[in-house]
Amino acid sequence: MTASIIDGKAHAAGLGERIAASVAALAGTAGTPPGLAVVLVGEDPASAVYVRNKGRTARGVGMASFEHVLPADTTQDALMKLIAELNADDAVDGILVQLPLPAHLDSLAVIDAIDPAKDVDGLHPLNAGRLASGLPGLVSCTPLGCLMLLRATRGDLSGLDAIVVGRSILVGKPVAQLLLAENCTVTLAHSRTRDLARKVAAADIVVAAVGQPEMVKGAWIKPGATVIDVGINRVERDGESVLVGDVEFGVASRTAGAITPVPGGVGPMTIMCLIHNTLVAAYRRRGLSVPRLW
Ligand SMILES: Nc1nc(=O)c2c([nH]1)NC[C@@H]1CN(c3ccc(C(=O)N[C@@H](CCC(=O)O)C(=O)O)cc3)C=[N+]21
Repeated sequence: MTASIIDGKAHAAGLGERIAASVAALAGTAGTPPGLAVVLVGEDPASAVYVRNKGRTARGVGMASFEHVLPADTTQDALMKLIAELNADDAVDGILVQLPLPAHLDSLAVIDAIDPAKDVDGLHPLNAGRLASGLPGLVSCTPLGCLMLLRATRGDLSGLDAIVVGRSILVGKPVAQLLLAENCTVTLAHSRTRDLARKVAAADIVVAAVGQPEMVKGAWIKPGATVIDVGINRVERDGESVLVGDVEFGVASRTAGAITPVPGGVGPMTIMCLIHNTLVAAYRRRGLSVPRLW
């Protein structure tokens, strides 16, 4: 069996078109377009690329984009002051602080200071708690993108056995919560998990988010399983720098039913989910009911 390749770029583009239509509708009724503020501290070139990409995608669907690039030696007080200003600014519906922050800054305190109604990254403890409690809130972008791809590929997920490899706050834990809410039976595996190969081999859905190149072996994958690869690892191969995921793609794609590539899988969905969350925040902040776009 050869897996079908889940085209994250195409899914993101389709979602982007539906978002653009809702942005236009909102601007028509409420006057102002949704606004996304992205905050970058320091000049890490990879982060600068992502921040520009986010701004470009926001403008592409008709949103306002506010980019704040602060020097690497920015103080905690200065950053907290900017967050307070963005919280108070009515033109800003979504706030994203690009992580990781330089080591001298307390990122938990920064995330805690963001108005939960504008926390389009879904990282504020209130939004994490809402997800765990099954209440409506804002869901982290990468986990939401994984869920959208799974629903588009498998339809109803009820009763399926899912394994999430990696328990990070950013991805693993929220993905597990989302799959549980979809009535999957969820195994949340991590670095201390025993006999990972056997557990992966029992799963209908595999979400790999460990940040280690090709750590999940292709031979472990159950025939017909759906594989979502969250990893983006830059490695040297035959003297060239290439991107690989957390799954051994070449082997896995011979057994899986469907699999996401890296690049072109989860990554493009992450950015479009940020834009999606900004739209959701904008509708809620205007007291309007949120259109369902996926
Ligand atoms: N507060 C916060 N929220 C984030 O969501 C966040 C963050 N900080 N810090 C950095 C990471 C990284 N991230 C990516 C988003 C899209 C791609 C993406 O679109 N990747 C492309 C190609 C990447 C390439 O070619 O280098 C792909 O997979 O096809 C990658 C990485 C969001 N992050």
